Amino acid sequence: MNDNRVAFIGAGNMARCVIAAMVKAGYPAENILAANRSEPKLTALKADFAIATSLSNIEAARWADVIVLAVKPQMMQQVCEQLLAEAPECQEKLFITLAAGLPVARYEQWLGDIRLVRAMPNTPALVSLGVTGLFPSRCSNYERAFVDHIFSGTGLRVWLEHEAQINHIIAATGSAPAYFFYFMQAMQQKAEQLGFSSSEAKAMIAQTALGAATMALQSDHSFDELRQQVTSKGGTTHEAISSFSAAGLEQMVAAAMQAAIDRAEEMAKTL
Ligand SMILES: NC(=O)C1=CN([C@@H]2O[C@H](COP(=O)(O)OP(=O)(O)OC[C@H]3O[C@@H](n4cnc5c(N)ncnc54)[C@H](OP(=O)(O)O)[C@@H]3O)[C@@H](O)[C@H]2O)C=CC1
Ligand SMILES: O=C(O)[C@@H]1CCC=N1
Repeated sequence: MNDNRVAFIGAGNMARCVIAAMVKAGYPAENILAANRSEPKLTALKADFAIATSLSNIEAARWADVIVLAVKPQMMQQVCEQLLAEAPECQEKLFITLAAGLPVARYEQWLGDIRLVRAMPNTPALVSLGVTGLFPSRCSNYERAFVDHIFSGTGLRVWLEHEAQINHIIAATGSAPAYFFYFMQAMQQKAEQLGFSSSEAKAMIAQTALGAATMALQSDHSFDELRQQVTSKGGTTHEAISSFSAAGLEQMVAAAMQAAIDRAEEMAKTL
């Protein structure tokens, strides 16, 4: 499976995370290429992972067996229409798109009846602790297995039965690293006000988050049970949790996740 040539079109944050995971998992660097409209990110990717690079999307698409579309959703129509116009043979290749919002039907408008997998990774793919949602359209079993293989280094893969679930996984995992970073940022600010240095506070809070997430993954206990274990009757944690609860944390989180879904649905209609 490592013989297939995989070209990323768009070499930004998410492409870097997936490329890093592929290389770490043993995918041959000579079979990975990144194309970008500007040079700096390509230079860094070449230096870090020894992959091939190009400033031409068309050259990249012609070279590849598998084309990974990794530009922002707002750029996607232009990129796809240029591919169809200048390299129509690409229609026969397998496409993977990382873009939020855009449904399969939109790619079919721009590229024809292509074989496509919508992938929704998240940035912890960079450290092989990501979650990637995957939804296939018109793919063979081999192609599905191949896509699973190239995302295997990113962490957990979740194959979805219905395309609408991609928007749900955006809310639950794709966007979610930012929720945790935001929460940790707020904790860091308060810890600094209490006198910890910025670096001490960051290390303490990230370690606590890592410990809590590791416990949750390794334990059969629910999140609720793990929380109860920390919460002594009449103690400090109870007061902190009551404060979150009084401020409506659960409703706030549900509303934020729904806002992410609503935005993905809006993008599907407007882009
Ligand atoms: N970031 C995340 O956590 C996640 C992102 N995604 C999806 O991944 C996709 C990429 O997002 P992300 O990596 O964050 O975005 P970035 O802005 O970091 O990367 C986009 C890249 O595309 C390049 N680009 C723009 N236009 C073109 C073009 N016409 N031809 C070639 N390259 C081009 C940009 O180049 P330049 O450097 O010149 O600007 C940039 O390097 C999006 O569709 C997003 O929805 C999905 C899951 C999670
Ligand atoms: O914010 C976004 O639109 C992308 C998709 C999921 C994470 N980042």
